[in-house]
Amino acid sequence: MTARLSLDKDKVKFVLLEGIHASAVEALHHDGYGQVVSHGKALTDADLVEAIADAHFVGIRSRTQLTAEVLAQAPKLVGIGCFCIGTNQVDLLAAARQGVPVFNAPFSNTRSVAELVLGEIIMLMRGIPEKNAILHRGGWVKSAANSYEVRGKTLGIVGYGHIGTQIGVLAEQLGMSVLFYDIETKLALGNARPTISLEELLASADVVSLHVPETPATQNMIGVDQLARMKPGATLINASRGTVVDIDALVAALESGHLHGAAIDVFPEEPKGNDATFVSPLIHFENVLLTPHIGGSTSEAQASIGREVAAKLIRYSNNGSTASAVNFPEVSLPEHTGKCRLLHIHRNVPGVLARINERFSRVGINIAAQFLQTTAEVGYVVIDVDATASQIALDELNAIDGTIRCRLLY
Ligand SMILES: NC(=O)C1=CN([C@@H]2O[C@H](COP(=O)(O)OP(=O)(O)OC[C@H]3O[C@@H](n4cnc5c(N)ncnc54)[C@H](O)[C@@H]3O)[C@@H](O)[C@H]2O)C=CC1
Ligand SMILES: O=C(O)CCC(=O)C(=O)O
Repeated sequence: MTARLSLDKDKVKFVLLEGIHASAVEALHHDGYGQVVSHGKALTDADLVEAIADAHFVGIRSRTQLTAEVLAQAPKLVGIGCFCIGTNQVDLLAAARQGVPVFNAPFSNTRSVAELVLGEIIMLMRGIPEKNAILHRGGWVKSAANSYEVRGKTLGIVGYGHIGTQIGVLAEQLGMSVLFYDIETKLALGNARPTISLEELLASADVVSLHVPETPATQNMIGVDQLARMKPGATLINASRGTVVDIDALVAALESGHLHGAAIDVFPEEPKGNDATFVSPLIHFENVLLTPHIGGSTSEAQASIGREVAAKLIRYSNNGSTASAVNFPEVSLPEHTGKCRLLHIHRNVPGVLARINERFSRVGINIAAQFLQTTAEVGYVVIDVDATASQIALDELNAIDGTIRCRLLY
């Protein structure tokens, strides 16, 4: 049997925002998807709504806010790709309720962030940001004051996940002792040691590096009290999310000289594109390394993320697999089996599967294969049937109470 897609590939529209790497476009084109619209920067408000109004797939990075309100105005949306690690910029529950799985690249830029942080630790401990600024002004201060080796110092990692563990391993190669704090029990790599509490870590570390996701619990996780607990002369690094650090509190800790320096890559408010102005009270401190949210911005990481997330969107579009979706029941499906495939996304209320099977049995549809997964909110059932039965099966599925979306794939 020839594969019959319910929607021709050249009618499927992908909208990619925020300068997503060309590797994603290449992968989509290579798979036969002709309609790929790319924008160089993040869009907001009416521009965003207009850009994605007729999109089947949307690709974003960290700056595009896909709120419930925005998503509700994208009725054709089938899937979302976050071409990054963080997915806090998407209302994941609203997307799931709309029947839209969200995919990301959970570790394609991990190494890039780890390398940046490692470099920053050395630069800050040596006081390089201030020395660099002095020379740029034509000055010359050759001094060992406030300049330290990292060897023998203690690095405290808050959030010991993919990035935190990589940094811990690399830092030990430089002779640092590594402490970490995480809300989950984690396997300690090398000689790293967990602390009982965040407070214990803050009081013991010479450098504190933050690698937690944006969640309600990490909002202003580092504020006045936490900064006060850090050792006098310690250094803070934040390459996680801007909301994790209370910037006013950080400014006060820098002004008082309590902190030796800081490196900040992420901010509570970030400019939407490269032509926008950056505003922050931190620009006045020469002992603060400021970077424009480029922890994961290396050629290697971006090319790899482009390929990885595009592959996940293509797989979902082509065969219905939701493996590694961050908000959706995960189903890993065999490739085309010569049958017709129907995707049924429904509210997870009791009895949906029974009703499907009862209806199919009543009209005499033989189910060749059936896959079901659920989350608390959403159920996802994939059914393979004979080609002759596909239209009746689609009608029966659409008639079931609780159906969010039903798609005949091929
Ligand atoms: N600056 C940049 O360009 C980039 C920033 N990121 C940010 O870094 C974050 C971390 O990335 P990964 O290490 O890949 O994530 P991950 O999910 O592998 O690790 C996060 C760790 O934080 C822990 N955690 C969560 N809430 C916590 C809390 N309240 N207190 C202590 N620990 C907590 C988790 O248990 C987990 O072990 C991402 O969520 C993203 O926001 C990621 C990539 C690039
Ligand atoms: O590169 C980006 O746009 C975002 C990187 C990031 O913060 C992430 O991967 O979570």
